[in-house]
Parts: sequence; structure tokens; C-alpha cells
Amino acid sequence: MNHFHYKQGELHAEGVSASRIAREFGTPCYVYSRAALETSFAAYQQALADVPHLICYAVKANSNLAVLDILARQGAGFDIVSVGELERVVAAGGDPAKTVFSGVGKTAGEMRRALELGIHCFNLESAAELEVLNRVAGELSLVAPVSVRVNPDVDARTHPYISTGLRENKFGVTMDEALRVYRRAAELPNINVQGLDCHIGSQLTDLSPFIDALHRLLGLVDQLAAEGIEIRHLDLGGGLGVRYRDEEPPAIADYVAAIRAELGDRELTLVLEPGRSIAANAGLLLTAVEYTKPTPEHNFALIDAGMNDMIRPALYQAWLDIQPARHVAGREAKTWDIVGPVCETADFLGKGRELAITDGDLLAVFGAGAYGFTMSSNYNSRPRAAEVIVDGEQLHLARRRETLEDLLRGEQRLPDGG
Ligand SMILES: Cc1ncc(COP(=O)(O)O)c(C=O)c1O
Ligand SMILES: N[C@@H](CCCC[NH3+])C(=O)O
Repeated sequence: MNHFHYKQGELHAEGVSASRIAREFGTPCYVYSRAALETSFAAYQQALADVPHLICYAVKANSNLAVLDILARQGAGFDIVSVGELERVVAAGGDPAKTVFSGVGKTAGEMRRALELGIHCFNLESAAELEVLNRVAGELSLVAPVSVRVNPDVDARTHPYISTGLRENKFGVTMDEALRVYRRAAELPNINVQGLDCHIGSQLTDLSPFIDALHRLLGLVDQLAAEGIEIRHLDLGGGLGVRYRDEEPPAIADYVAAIRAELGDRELTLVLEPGRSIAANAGLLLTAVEYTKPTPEHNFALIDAGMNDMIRPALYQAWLDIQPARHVAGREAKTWDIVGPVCETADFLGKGRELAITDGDLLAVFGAGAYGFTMSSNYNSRPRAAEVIVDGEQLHLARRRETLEDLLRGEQRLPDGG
């Protein structure tokens, strides 16, 4: 079911028209469909229903409290990469006991808070981090559950900036190093080995890199078992891609089925950390055309959303579908570059788009539910957009638009005479 659809020429998010959302909350505005979030999460749950599992939604994809709340109510666990994300999970009613902590640079303070809250597992990314965690857990008289994140050296065949599982990437440890880290972990008094972890990249549209990585991980599980180190859960990270344009990623059910086939009848709890495949197509960015500006080279449509609101096109050359929120009959289509107000040439959301649009039109940028708002910034001192949840006919303001006062909060001039 498509939760964003056109009815009588006008875009609707579930039962609510785009123009009503813009009227009530202004633009730019992120719009998320509750049903879409629930549907994609449920696809993971159904595919894993009869095996021990934990689905840890990757908070970095979309960390709005209402989004986390929706997923927590469905029983989601969470994958976090900072204490800030952990506090969001707690504030949203998520369960720390279903939370895994990834990230290459966890600080001692972050570890302390996570230990106090009793998270499910720390995904360790280095031998040095293991020592710090053991010390911090010791200070608290606690035992830290750990996995080691291995870097299986497989090519995820995705954009180089979001590929994480190659030897040259900063993430995880090599397979050889992992053996040494596990041996050391097994000796430490405040560490309890629980699992094995990897995450090879994001927006993968092919199953084979996942299966290659899993293969390598299972080899390590066996090697560890031979040394008496038992691995109870296997965390394969996230990374399943979505369709933004014409990509053909596997369906969630097929992705999970392929992993399960590879696991066979091993008694391992499967942990997954999906982000994009849950949130990307559950959200869009509504924006208005402020000006149209034909030039000898290009027709520019200057919109009120910029790269500070959605950086993916500038950062990864990502292609996002952009459509007018209302189809007006009889208008002539032209080729447009859809650009924002930020003072950077990279500030575009789409280039060379055939669209019948004019000044004042409302546009929708699709596929914006993941890595949209969470990567937004105040660059050019632009307040960040509102975030809205659509739930059937209901609209819920999930985060109000920042005000100019918000922008100045926490800053101070020098003292008088300084
Ligand atoms: C450790 C880890 N887990 C999970 C994810 C979520 O990935 P995705 O949004 O591609 O599912 C990421 C981001 O790529 C990550 O770095
Ligand atoms: N931010 C990236 C995904 C990277 C995920 C972090 N490991 C994107 O928008 O595609």
C-alpha cells in the first residue's frame, strides 16, 4: 500500500492533503506516515517471527521521538551510536534492554550511562575500547555484554561514503584482530561475550555482499567455539537499500529469508539494525517554490528547503524524486534545477527535472524519511524544519519548526570590557 498518493490531482499523506499540512505547519516540513513506518517494521517482524531475534532500528536514520515511540510500541529494539541517541530512546519509551550500542568512538561517559541503563550489548570497534569498557564496568561493579564488530572486507557496492565493510574503512576490526579481542574479552572480569557484529554499508541493493559477510562471520563463530568462546547472537547490522528511483533492492522478506537460509539450524539469535529500509520511504519533505529563475544555462526553481534541511544530494549525489504536490492540467513542463537558498553551489535537491511548476507551488521530495532531518543543520543560520506525523486523518506535530530564538540559544557575546 502506498501511504503517499495522489487523489484528484493532489498529493495526500495517508488521509491528509499536502496543502493542509503546509497550511497548518508551513514549509519546509518533514512528513512521516505512521502506517508506513509500522508496515516496514512489521515486515521484519513477520520475516523473523519463528526464530529468536531482535530488530534494533538504527536511530540515526530518523531519531524523532514520535518515530521512535511508534516503533517502540511495536516492540522494536534500537541501535544507537551516542548517548544522545540513547536518551532519545529512553525519552520515547524504548527499552534499553533491547538496545545495542554501535559506534567507533564511544566515550567512557557514554559507556557509563549505557551500563547504568542496562543495554543489551556494546558493539566494540577496537581492542582499546574493550579495555576502557572493562574499566568503566568495573567501577560500577557491573558486567558489560559485548559483541566485536568485525570488518569482513567485503565490497558493499554502494556509494564510497556509506560503505563501511572494507579493510580501508575505519569501522570494526579485521577477522584476525577479532580473534585476539575475543580472547582478551574472555579473560576480563567485567566483560561478558555475547555476540558477533558487522555492518558493511548502507543502501545495498544486492544480497550477495550480505551473504559473503555472513559466511565469513560464521567461520569466526566456529573458530571461537573451538576455543571455548560461545557466540549467542549474530548482529548483521543494517544496510538494506530502498528504491529511490529505479533501484531494485530485495524485499525485506527476501533479504531476511536469504540470511536465514545461510544460518541454517544454528542456534544463534539474529540481530538486525535496519534504518533506511524502515524510514526512508515513510517520509517526504514538503517545500515551496519561492522563485523561478530562468537563465541562459538552466531554469532554476528556488525552493525554501536547502542542503541544510536535506544534504543527501550534495553529499552523496543522491537522487530523490521531486514532484509538485498538485498536478495542474494544461501547464507546460520544463527542465528545472531544484535549488535551495543556501550560499553553496552544492545546494540542490534535484537537477534536470521535467516538471510543470511555477512560483508558489508546493513540492514534495520523496524518500526523505531516513537521513533527512537527522543530517540537517543550522548552516546559514537557518532554523530547522518542522516534523509532522500523519496517522490516518490525524496530524501530529512531532517537532516544531525552530525559531530564531532557538538559533541563538546557548551563545553569548564577550563580557563588557573583555
Ligand atoms: C552500525 C550501523 N548499524 C546500522 C546502520 C543502519 O543502516 P541502514 O540505514 O542502511 O539500514 C548503520 C548506518 O549505515 C550503521 O552504521
Ligand atoms: N547518511 C547516509 C547513510 C549512512 C549511514 C551511516 N552508517 C545516507 O544518507 O545515505
